[in-house]
Amino acid sequence: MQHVNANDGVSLPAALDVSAVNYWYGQKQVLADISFSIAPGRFAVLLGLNGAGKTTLFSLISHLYDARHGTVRIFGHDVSREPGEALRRLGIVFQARTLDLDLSVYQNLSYHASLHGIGRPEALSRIGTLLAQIDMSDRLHEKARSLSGGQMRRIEIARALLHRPPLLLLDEATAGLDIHSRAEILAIIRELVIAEGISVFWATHLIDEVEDSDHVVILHKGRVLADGTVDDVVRSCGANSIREAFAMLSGVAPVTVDGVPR
Ligand SMILES: Nc1ncnc2c1ncn2[C@@H]1O[C@H](COP(=O)(O)OP(=O)(O)OP(=O)(O)O)[C@@H](O)[C@H]1O
Repeated sequence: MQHVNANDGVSLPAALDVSAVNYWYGQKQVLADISFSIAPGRFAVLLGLNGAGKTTLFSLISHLYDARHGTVRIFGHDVSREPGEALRRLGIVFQARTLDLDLSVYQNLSYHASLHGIGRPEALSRIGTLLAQIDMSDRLHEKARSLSGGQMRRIEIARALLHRPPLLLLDEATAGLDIHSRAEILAIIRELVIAEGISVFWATHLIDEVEDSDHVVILHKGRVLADGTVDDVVRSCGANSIREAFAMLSGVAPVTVDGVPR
C-alpha cells in the first residue's frame, strides 16, 4: 500500500505492509490471512491477548521465519526476496532480554554497531546521542548486570536504533516492568516517533498502552479483527471506548470497579 505525503503529494511506500500472511506450526494454523499496513511516522499498536500470534507475526516480519504464504514488505522491500534491503530498515526489541550481562553498556552497543558495519567514530557519536535520548549517559561503562529491568530495556531500545532504522518493532517491551518503568519506556518511544520521525509497531496485551492518536491492529486467535485508528475501531464495534471494543472483540469482559470500566 502507498501513503501520500501531506507536504508534497508524493506517494511513499508503507513502513510495513503485511499481505495475506498465513503461518502454521506443524498442522496448527496460528496466523490466518493477515493483512494490514502501517503508514510512515505512525505509532501503531498490535493488540492481542497471550497466544494471539503477536510473536509469530514479529518473527515473520523480522525474517526469523520465512513467510511462504503471503508477503511482508518494509518500506516497499519484500522481506523474503530482498532481506538485506528490508532488514536494514528495521530495528527490533524482542520480548526476552538479550543484553550480554557481563559486558558494559558501551561494549554491548559497540559490538552491535560493528555488526551493522558502523565505524568506531560514528558508533561513538551515535551511542552518545542515543544514551542522552534515553537518559542513560552516565551508565556507559557499567556492566549490563548492574542495571534495572527498565534500564536494560532502554539500552535494548538504543541498540535497536543504532543503525537508524526507520521502522522499530517492540514485542511486549514493558513485560515484567513496574508501572513507573512501563510508563517511562512508552514515553521514550513516543518521543522518538516525534523526534526521529520513525514508525513504531508496538505489540502488547495491555489496553492502557493505547492512545487515541494510535493506529491499532487487533489480533485474536491468529486473525486480524480490527485495523484502523482508535476512532475507527471503536465506531465499527459500536463501543464507547477502545477498552470496550477490545473486550467485545476478544470476548473478555472489561475490568470494572463498582461498575465503572478501568
Ligand atoms: N514453536 C512453536 N511451536 C508450536 N506452537 C507454537 C510455537 N510458538 C508459538 N506457538 C503457538 O502459536 C500461537 C501463537 O503464539 P505467539 O507466541 O505467537 O502468541 P503471542 O500473541 O505472542 O503470545 P504471548 O504474548 O503469550 O507471547 C499460540 O497458540 C502458541 O501456543
